[in-house]
Amino acid sequence: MSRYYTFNAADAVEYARQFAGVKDPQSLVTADEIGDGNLNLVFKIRDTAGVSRVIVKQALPYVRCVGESWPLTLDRARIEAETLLVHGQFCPQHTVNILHHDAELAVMVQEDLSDHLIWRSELLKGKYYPQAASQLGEYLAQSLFHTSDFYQNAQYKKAEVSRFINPELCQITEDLFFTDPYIVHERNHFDALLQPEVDALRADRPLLLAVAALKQRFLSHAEALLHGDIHSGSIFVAEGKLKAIDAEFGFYGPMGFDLGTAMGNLLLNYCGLPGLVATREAADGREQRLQDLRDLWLSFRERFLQLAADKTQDPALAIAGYAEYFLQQVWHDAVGFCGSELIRRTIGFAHVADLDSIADAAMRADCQRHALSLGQWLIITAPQIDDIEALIARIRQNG
Ligand SMILES: Nc1ncnc2c1ncn2[C@@H]1O[C@H](COP(=O)(O)OP(=O)(O)O)[C@@H](O)[C@H]1O
Ligand SMILES: CSC[C@H]1O[C@H](OP(=O)(O)O)[C@H](O)[C@@H]1O
Repeated sequence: MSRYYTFNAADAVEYARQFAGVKDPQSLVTADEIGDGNLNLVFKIRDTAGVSRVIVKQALPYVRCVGESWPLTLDRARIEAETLLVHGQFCPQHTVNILHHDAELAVMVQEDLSDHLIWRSELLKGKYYPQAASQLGEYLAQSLFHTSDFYQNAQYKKAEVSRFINPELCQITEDLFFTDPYIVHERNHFDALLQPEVDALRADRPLLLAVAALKQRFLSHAEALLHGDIHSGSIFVAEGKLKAIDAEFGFYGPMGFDLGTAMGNLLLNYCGLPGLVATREAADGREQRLQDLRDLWLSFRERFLQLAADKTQDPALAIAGYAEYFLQQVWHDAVGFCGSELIRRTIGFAHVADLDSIADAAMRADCQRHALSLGQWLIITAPQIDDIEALIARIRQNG
């Protein structure tokens, strides 16, 4: 018999008193449910002075934004907590701290990041965090290198692959990224203005073949313990600081998926900026997003290569030049996955405010068309885009 029950605010306070590890537990008195993601409950626990002190996050046995008609495994809370604990071991400065978790109750207590802001909200306002993209590259390099075959003992890694088998959440990604947008499916939604572009996309055979190859890589390349959903809404920023949260889609997959998801969200903002802020600000913002893209990839690549030179354990993988060769494949994967993020966030199930919050319908449709055409182009030409400067040059040409 499971001990699981869905928490209310009082349960969340009581849980935090027992397990947050604060020195004055009785001073924790109220909880506000602040969840705005698609899946879970998130309680902010406050003390008698009204100061928010810790976060209690609990999975529901279904997808929150849909309801009980879409049941979903509670094991996602264990996967989230354990992924963040592993990533926190290798990159504590950029990973939210997990203070406690309980797999049966599908609950965890997290460090409260209320002194940070969600990166997507800041990008929507045109606020620039010049260090954020490099810090994200650092987080991805540390977490992906240290969970890969470069660093982990082969038998240990296989046990870890098994610990992080996450079939239900992976299936969501498999469907929402690589299948639904390319067929008629009830989960998709988009403005009727986009129907001609959507029809053309679904009839584009080279695109569908390239998407099939991306899906196959997602399904079968257990390269490292991914975050699995590292979009700008899963990242907290403050001046000079960055922390990743929300790793319930974690599993051993292709490294390029995490990089591509992060790059895709920078480009979704790039596409939306003309509809979000004034013309001059949009031009500056776009330059900043391209710089973010460059910083993200270059900081990831540089740190990964340094870690590979200093810490590769496997004697065959340590041969000079192999890490560079491997990263070239990661790069091509990342460009393709980036394109699939652009498309699925524009016409699939889960959209983003960078496009959908644009008030003017014609402008919104223009920005969405841009995201679709850029996504299509990235997926098809990924194998020919050799480096970050070539990518940036082509994005500029694309408008
Ligand atoms: N550690 C935290 N500190 C402060 N606020 C948080 C924290 N974790 C989540 N939140 C808030 O809760 C929201 C939803 O959290 P998230 O983990 O994205 O939920 P979901 O798993 O449902 O997507 C975030 O957008 C953020 O506003
Ligand atoms: C049915 S889950 C849809 C979508 O939601 C997740 O994002 P988040 O919970 O962080 O908002 C993830 O991107 C899934 O693809």
